[in-house]
Amino acid sequence: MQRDSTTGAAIAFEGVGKSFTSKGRTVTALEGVDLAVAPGAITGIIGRSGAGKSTLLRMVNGLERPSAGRVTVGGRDVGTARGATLREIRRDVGMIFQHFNLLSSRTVLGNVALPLEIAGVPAAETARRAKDLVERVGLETLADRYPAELSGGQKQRVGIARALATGPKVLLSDEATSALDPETTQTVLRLLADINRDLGLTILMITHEMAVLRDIASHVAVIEGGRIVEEGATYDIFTRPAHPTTRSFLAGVTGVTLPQFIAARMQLDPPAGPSREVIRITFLGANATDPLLAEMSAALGLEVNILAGAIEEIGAQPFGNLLISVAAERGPEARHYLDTRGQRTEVLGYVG
Ligand SMILES: Nc1ncnc2c1ncn2[C@@H]1O[C@H](COP(=O)(O)OP(=O)(O)OP(=O)(O)O)[C@@H](O)[C@H]1O
Repeated sequence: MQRDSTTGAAIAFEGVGKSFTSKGRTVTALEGVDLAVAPGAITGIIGRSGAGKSTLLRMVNGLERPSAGRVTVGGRDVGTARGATLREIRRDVGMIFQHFNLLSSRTVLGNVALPLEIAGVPAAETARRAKDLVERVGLETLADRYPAELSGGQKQRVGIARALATGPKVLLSDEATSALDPETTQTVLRLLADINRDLGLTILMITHEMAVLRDIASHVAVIEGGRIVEEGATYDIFTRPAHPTTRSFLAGVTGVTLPQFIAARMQLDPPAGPSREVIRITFLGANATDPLLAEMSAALGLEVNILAGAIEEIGAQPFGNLLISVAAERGPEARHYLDTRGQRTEVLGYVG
């Protein structure tokens, strides 16, 4: 797609701010947001409720206009676009929603055909394209059903087909899998990944679930209080989160939990008397730790207890989480050893 002349991005936010004033009260929804969405990539924005995700997304198709800064799609300024220019930008930007937003009075085929009818595409071509899109999302046997006769996952497939009807270059996803069960979420995410790959579509998605981004996004931005607090490649964000908000989003998603008998006894400060320091090691590459722990044990003359561990994948890249304990007074030495060999360590607490 056409790229922004300054950043090379499919979508660019440059110093974007947005405030709302109602009943004499001003709410700042976004402040100083800079973000470049790479063409053909899947970029995820994660944040808690009220962080500003929807406001950010709605600026891309001109549903909101920035109070400060600039939002461009394919190099075109959305905030100042009007009339035909805005309509042209909107044709390039499809959107899918958490609650699907289908017309209950229209069949699957009728819902998918709607944007084409509105755009004045001739009836025969509309029928052909709608049928192709319904097949593309695997709903050919359900084309004549009404939304009330579909499952959530099937409804979202209709939403995706409808969003693709005008041949957009960008797809916006507003919590598209939040209303779906985990298994259906996976099938919808796979469909989005296929579409991204096959059509070279740029996808910008907002979510409050880190697992969704792990499974599909190549790039992640974390938003809090209207500001982007951290962004980067998904693998880096998952393996080296820098901001506390990112870490708290990751807490339930990555890695491993402590065995209950240890978690119950854990405290944040070392107790009086002998105790053990519990350390989380995030390691990159599936085979990285075994020799390293053995080497550390030999080099430092240190007894290492392995408490829990798991290896996960982001894209095709493995990374692991390992929970170990060492004698508390040897903790700093052990962490220094691991840190200097490129592993990320974090003290979780102490067990007396
Ligand atoms: N039209 C509006 N008028 C006034 N305040 C608004 C308006 N739209 C959003 N806000 C406020 O802006 C802030 C950001 O809202 P936004 O909907 O973008 O957050 P969000 O991260 O999408 O939240 P959620 O996950 O709950 O949808 C909130 O404080 C919200 O109350």
